[in-house]
Amino acid sequence: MQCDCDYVTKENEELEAHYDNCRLMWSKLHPGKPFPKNSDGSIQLPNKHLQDLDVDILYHLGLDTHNHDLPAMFGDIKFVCMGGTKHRMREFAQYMTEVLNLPNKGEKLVNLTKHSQRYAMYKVGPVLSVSHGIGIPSMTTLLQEMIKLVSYAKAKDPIFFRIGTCGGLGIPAGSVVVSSFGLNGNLEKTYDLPVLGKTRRWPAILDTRVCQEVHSMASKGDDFGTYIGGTMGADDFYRGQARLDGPFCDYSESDKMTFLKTLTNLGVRNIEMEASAFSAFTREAGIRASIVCVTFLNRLLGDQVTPSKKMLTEWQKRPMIIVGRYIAKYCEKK
Ligand SMILES: O=P(O)(O)O[C@@H]1C[C@H](O)[C@@H](CO)O1
Ligand SMILES: O=c1cc[nH]c(=O)[nH]1
Repeated sequence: MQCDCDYVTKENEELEAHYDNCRLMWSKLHPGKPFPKNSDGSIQLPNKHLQDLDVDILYHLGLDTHNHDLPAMFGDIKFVCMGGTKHRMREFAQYMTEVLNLPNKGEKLVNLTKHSQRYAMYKVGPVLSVSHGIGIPSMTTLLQEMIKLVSYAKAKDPIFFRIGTCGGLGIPAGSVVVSSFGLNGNLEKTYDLPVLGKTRRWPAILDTRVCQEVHSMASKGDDFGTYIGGTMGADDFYRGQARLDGPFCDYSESDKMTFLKTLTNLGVRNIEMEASAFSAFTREAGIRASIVCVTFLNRLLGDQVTPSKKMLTEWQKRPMIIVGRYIAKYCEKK
């Protein structure tokens, strides 16, 4: 069986015999290097089984490759921006129509996934803004369909963002954190998933250059700080994030503080619920990606999210401002 990603097979014969494990092998041979794309910059999907499908149904998006002309609908996408809530992602789409001065500025936006009634997705110019719900399983379901979507659409070199909220470690509430790596709840820089009864692990690596470029979008005039740091993607909001205020808790405040300080010493600046998987899956797909979150509290000072709704709504705009500047700068250059 031939692997269709030419230059991998040319480099190492062993890989030809391992089409199924091609990406795994690539990551072992070239740690930290993303898997290659097609020569036109579109995403190569490594799953050979997809070739046997007449139609691929992107079930949670309510789209498919037969009834929808995906290249016509999404071929011009450059940025896929994901975040937890439908409201935030509609607001981000609206904000980007203004930032990019798009013709549909001020118009009511259409939710492109309304048939699935699961997530919400808006397209504004080169930006797709889509909600992913809470936690890794909800996010990865959406993320994998988004990866297939941009591949089928033949979108060129898309960059994926997660625009989120989080708890901060040792920085003021309302700060923005651009993630430099993902970490799981066991303090490992991997995303772990049971597959066929065995736990598999993928490195939770993010593109360093995009991280630095996004961080450089912070301005001295901002009324908030923007930091770079590692991000723990916890599988739970309460015990999984060392909180003392869930319905269950059998550890002490001092255990909690020891854990949070260990995280801080590992270079972790914030805790949310998606970073490890988001980093790992975008990397596996060879997609440049960045995670930009606003902190709702300093976890070294407490567990409850106490700021007013008005304040939290205002703070949620901060990652949008940073990512909006990055996208605007990119579009300006083109
Ligand atoms: O993007 P969001 O605000 O959903 O990110 C964090 C992580 C969880 O999804 C959620 C927990 O409140 O917020
Ligand atoms: O502490 C927090 C705040 C927001 N989201 C999280 O996952 N954790």
